Amino acid sequence: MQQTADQQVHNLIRGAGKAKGERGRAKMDIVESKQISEPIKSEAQISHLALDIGGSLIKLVYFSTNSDSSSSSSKDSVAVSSGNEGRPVLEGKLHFAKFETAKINDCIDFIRSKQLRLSGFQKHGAPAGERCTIKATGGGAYKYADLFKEKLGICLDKEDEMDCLVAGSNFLLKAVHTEAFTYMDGQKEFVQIDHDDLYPYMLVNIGSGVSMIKVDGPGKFERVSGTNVGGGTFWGLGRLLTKCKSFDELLELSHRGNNRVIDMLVGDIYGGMDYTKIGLSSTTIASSFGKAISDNKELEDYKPEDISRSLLRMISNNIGQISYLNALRFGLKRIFFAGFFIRGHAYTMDTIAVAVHFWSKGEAKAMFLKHEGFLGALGSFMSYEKHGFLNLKVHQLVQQSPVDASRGGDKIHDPPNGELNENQSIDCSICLS
Ligand SMILES: Nc1ncnc2c1ncn2[C@@H]1O[C@H](COP(=O)(O)OP(=O)(O)OP(=O)(O)O)[C@@H](O)[C@H]1O
Ligand SMILES: CC(C)(CO)[C@@H](O)C(=O)NCCC(=O)O
Repeated sequence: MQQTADQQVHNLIRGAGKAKGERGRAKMDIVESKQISEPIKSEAQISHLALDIGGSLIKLVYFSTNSDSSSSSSKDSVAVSSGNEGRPVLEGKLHFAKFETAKINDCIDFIRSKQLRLSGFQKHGAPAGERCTIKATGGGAYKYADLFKEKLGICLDKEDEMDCLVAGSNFLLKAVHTEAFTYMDGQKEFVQIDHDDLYPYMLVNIGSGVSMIKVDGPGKFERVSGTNVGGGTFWGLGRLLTKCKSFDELLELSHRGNNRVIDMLVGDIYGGMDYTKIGLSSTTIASSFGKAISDNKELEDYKPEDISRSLLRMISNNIGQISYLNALRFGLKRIFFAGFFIRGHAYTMDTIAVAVHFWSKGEAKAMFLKHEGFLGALGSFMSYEKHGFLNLKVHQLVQQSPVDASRGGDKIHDPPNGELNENQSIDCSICLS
């Protein structure tokens, strides 16, 4: 039976369509990310929640309509673009949120309070208790499957973590024209991505641990390396050494620290001189934390600020170096760094970029992503499309004109104090077909 546009919209939003083929298919038009921390209006309707449950953090992505967009009769909200054949378009946003995995109950309460559990899809023919299904990736999709079932009555439909990271990265690089940027000497510069010249590239996802993935095309990739010295190491060691109560506090401390108090520099070994013959200046770190062996000091004698800075430098530098060496193995010149370890933090990005620049002698480039920690969750969201529940099609292409990097909303941000649910929403529209 032919559905009215309103019925189709309702079904999409409530996840109440019947079987895969009968469901209204949708196409998404990313227009650009501008809003940060925009509250969802109460009348807005939410659909298609997807999760990435990692070792440290749970990431959520979901779509909400603008309050007036669910009516096909609203001229303002129903955009009919070429190829849509007059079908209704839902104007809305992709929202992003995150929670500490250790506080998974806060995430469950959030999903419950926003009625997000109704926003996945329903498995036709499944027993009543297993019908409500949400896409999820990350190790926690396995570990916490029973908890989600028990507390929310939802099944987690598991998607592979690496598939999702790559899908999320490809999507962002193509859809959001201010997504990728370089950061060097305090200068942020957006990188225009040529869609015809995106592949191959190296994706380095710095979460609790680090994955290094050579990406050759949509769905074509290989995880070529990884390291267990990642974001979890920084936060874990940092917490023990400084007694910080939150990740952001530890990061904040590093702003004020001086790593030379603890790190052993080339100059400390060479009596203040450079070791020019092998290209090392006196200020190069010869050994992270190396001064602590000879200072005859205890932990309490060091400032937490200095410890945090040395630790951040050690880990960022190491990741930058390993990433470059792997890029070199495959002749890759572009390395995109993502994951929540980065946190848009200037010193972290600077250290990684300097390491890549130094080891590659300026040949390779470190780039960073605005939606750094949400790649997996976005990939999980996009898998609704893969399974025929949502047909996402991006038709905002890269702007040809250079983007003004000095725009207010794009400045490198200091981490918001302990705020875990900040949104970096993306304006978009979903159109039914
Ligand atoms: N508020 C926070 N709480 C805890 N860690 C944070 C926070 N903000 C940033 N981080 C950093 O981000 C890292 C987690 O990043 P991310 O969410 O990308 O990975 P993950 O999915 O949890 O890990 P994995 O993929 O290895 O399972 C933490 O280990 C920590 O270094
Ligand atoms: C185990 C995963 C993939 C979980 O996200 C991640 O934490 C990771 O890539 N760790 C590094 C493991 C290694 O390659 O040594």
